Amino acid sequence: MGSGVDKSVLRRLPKIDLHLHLDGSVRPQTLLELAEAEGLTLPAADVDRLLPFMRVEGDCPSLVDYLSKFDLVLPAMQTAYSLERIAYEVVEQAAEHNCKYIEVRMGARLHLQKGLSLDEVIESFVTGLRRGEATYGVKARGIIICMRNHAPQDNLEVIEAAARFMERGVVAVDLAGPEDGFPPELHLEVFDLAKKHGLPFTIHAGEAAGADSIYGAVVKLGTNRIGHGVRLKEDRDLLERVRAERIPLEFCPISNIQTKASTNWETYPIREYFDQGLLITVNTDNLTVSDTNMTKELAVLADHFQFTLPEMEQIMLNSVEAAFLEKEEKRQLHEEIVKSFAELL
Ligand SMILES: O=c1[nH]cnc2c1ncn2[C@H]1C[C@H](O)[C@@H](CO)O1
Ligand SMILES: [Zn+2]
Repeated sequence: MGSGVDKSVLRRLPKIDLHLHLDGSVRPQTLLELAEAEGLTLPAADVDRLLPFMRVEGDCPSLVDYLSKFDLVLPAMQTAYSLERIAYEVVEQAAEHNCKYIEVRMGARLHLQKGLSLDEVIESFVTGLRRGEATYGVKARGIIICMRNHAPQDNLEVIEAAARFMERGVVAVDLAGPEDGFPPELHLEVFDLAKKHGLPFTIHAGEAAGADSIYGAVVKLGTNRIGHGVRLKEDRDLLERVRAERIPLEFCPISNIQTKASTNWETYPIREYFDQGLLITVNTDNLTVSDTNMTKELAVLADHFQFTLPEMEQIMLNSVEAAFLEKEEKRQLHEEIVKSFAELL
């Protein structure tokens, strides 16, 4: 199978990654150095032996199992230095795949273990993104995550902190973490507060739970975008609403198979949704945990779903439409994507 796309061109295509977790994208070498400097114990002392602990290897039974991979890196992400550095290096990794724009997300409350305040955590994160943008020319913005297994009261504080950074690199908020047993409605008040602040949001839904979770995110919370949304076809009326309202779906193909949002490529609905006119975007989720990058994600589109280069361009233009950017910034990004594709095709 294949779409006849010349693979060597994929790396050079201009790209946008809208769904990219900071803690899932830590370089193994960086983790080794941070652990050494901070006296933390790791299960291995070199990159090759550490990697299997940082990424999903082979079969991963579920999202919960996938999420257990984050336990290893979080102890090394508790200082201003580590957060700034890891954010910078995520931009660096995006530049290696010719990303023009990325939205990096992080769960601010996961980084309070050594005494940083929420504001210090977010400040370090956006400082790293800004330094990465200045060095590599990849426009980089931040999304602050509320965890669905945290108390709504705690998430209200996250929204307040995110709102204080709206002019300093934070463009939106999110809800992530274990989906089963934690429906979006638990955090209704949290996202009402985001609306009051004029902060747009995206909600992880339809990954480990079914269409009910997407219904909660879209109808009850009024989400601007859906993180994954793979299982949307379980509710045809909802799918039609998502299509009509042009609510973007942040697909992350390699991660979606690993977490069992779909059991295999044959049942993965990306081609079906794209052809039905849903606003599909393609993203990485977690560079290290999923062992991926934007070039690999596009290769999946070519190999398993026969996406052509013009269709990949459409996917990137969908991401421009979905981006949490101002109108004029989107216009410029759109122009840049069209121009770069024209030069390569
Ligand atoms: O794909 C995901 N679904 C739900 N939650 C996720 C996913 N990838 C990462 N997370 C969680 C685990 C991280 O610690 C947290 C913040 O990035 O977000
Ligand atoms: Zn995610």
